[in-house]
Amino acid sequence: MERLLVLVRHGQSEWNLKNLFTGWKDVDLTDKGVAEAISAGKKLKDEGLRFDACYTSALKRAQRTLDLMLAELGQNDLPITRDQALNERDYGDLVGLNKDDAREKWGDEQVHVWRRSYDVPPPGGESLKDTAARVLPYFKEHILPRVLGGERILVSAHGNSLRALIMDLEKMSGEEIVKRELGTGVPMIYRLNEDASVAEYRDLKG
Ligand SMILES: O=C(O)[C@H](O)COP(=O)(O)O
Repeated sequence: MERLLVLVRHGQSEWNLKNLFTGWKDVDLTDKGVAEAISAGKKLKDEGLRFDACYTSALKRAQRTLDLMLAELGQNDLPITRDQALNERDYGDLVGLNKDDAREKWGDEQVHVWRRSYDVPPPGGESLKDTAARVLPYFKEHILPRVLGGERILVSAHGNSLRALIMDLEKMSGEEIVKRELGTGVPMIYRLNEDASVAEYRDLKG
């Protein structure tokens, strides 16, 4: 049995390009983001991968990335479940601010703590720990049982919602996972054992 789970962070968004804190703001992909999503789909196809079902967030940058990948795979007819449990971490009061302006205002260290600490939330927003507290129950109830049952599942989501998943899959600590940077449009391929531990991992960079 294959137990295949592929995770992809959406392609570059308009606010990634402008260097703005995005969170739950529903911005679209840039042209580069579209190209990254198409390229991710091509890579999956070149690997000979096929899927049985897909999951994505309630945000269009992840949904569009998924649609573009499925078009490349020739699998537009797959069932897609969209759920806000897979949304990006809510950046609270920082949403819409430029990341460099924020560093000038609050200092490098404070902004780094908000972006890359495990359990310190930005003002009015979610920490990665808070994000994991909504992502993981959803994953364990809806996605993981299907993977363990032999369905091949593709997930298109966000930097921080995927960090929460990876932390759980790879049994990493909060301190370890915040150091992991996820590239836009880079497929991360997991094959799991019966007990949900990772049998094999590789990503399709470059
Ligand atoms: O929401 C955002 O601004 C980004 O998608 C992720 O931001 P980060 O790199 O600050 O976690």
